[in-house]
Amino acid sequence: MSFDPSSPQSTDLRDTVNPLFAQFAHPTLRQNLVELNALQHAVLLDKILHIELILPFAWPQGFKALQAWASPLLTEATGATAVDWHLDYAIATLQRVKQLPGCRGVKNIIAVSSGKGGVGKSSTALNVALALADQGIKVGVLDADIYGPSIPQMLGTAEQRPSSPDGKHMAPIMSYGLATNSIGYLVTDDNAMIWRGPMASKALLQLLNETLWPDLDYLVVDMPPGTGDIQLTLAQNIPVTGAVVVTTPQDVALLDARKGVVMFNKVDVPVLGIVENMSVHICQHCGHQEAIFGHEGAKALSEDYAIPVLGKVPLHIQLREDLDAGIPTVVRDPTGQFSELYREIAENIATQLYWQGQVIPEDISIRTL
Ligand SMILES: Nc1ncnc2c1ncn2[C@@H]1O[C@H](COP(=O)(O)OP(=O)(O)OP(=O)(O)O)[C@@H](O)[C@H]1O
Repeated sequence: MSFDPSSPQSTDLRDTVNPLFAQFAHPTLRQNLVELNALQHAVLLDKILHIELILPFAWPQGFKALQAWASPLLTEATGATAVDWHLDYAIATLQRVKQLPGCRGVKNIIAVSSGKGGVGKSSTALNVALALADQGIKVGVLDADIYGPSIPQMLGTAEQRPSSPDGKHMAPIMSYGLATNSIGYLVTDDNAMIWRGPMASKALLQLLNETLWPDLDYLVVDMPPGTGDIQLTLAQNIPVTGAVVVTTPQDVALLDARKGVVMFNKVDVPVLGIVENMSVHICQHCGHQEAIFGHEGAKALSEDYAIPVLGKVPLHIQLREDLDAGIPTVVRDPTGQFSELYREIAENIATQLYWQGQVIPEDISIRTL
């Protein structure tokens, strides 16, 4: 906080600000900011209006929209010369599938899956996780993609190995503010590819439960692609809060994405929505856009199952090059257009998660190992 709300020179203006905030509408809000009890302080001090908000979900783009809309109205209503904005998060813990007990230290688990391999599931999971972490939110990534654990490569941490401080558990590998663990750190040859279903599921659940996650608001799990036994076992046994399905607009990918949605529905995991990756190709030279994998595929899927499209990411060489270099785009170019896109997707995921779920008190939500 950059001001002292108890200073005798300051004036509490919450009664002026809240009625204005009640009028602010945004696609991510199902309750308004007053109903969310968001405003903590509205203090006028030396002609500066200091606003402090607290929200239970990541809200970077909504906050930007609020500032643009409200700043001129607030200066006019309060006589302030400028508004000093602060947004803090107290991320809510939400009910998990089948009311499973949570994983120690982890508030919410988001499973990122795809019916088909190679559609950009890992790149989406990672850039979304980084976009959340960029907000000061505590985020982890578990790379459970047994068929192609690519997260270590994408983070430039492929040579590292998790240490074990107590000989039983693993310390996560920290990278760009994320706590990460990956099957790729542990299995360095192609053996994992031929693990049978039960073996693979057991290894992945162990990886989740035996990592010493620091306190996390969100743990993003990069699931193995497909809708077979491994995926079904994981979906049933990981205390997931919600799932995101990544697809390209191509018919074959959509068909598999559909199977993914059906699978999650079957095991009662809420599907938060679909991310359409490689939606259009953007030429790096002239900016020309071409829908090489087809048009509006995710939209049809979203309409059929009444789930939102959380965002569309174009196919662009920069995204691939950044991942190959181990510096994902959200880190390399945080103010660029692709980072904006990932922030928007991250916000859509976080808000969907909140609105579809039921908040649970934290003390009963955490299981000790
Ligand atoms: N929008 C994009 N633009 C350009 N390249 C992309 C994009 N999305 C993903 N890629 C690239 O495509 C390749 C596959 O992406 P990624 O590994 O994320 O897919 P996946 O669905 O997780 O694959 P797998 O099923 O093998 O785990 C990677 O080289 C990645 O850098």
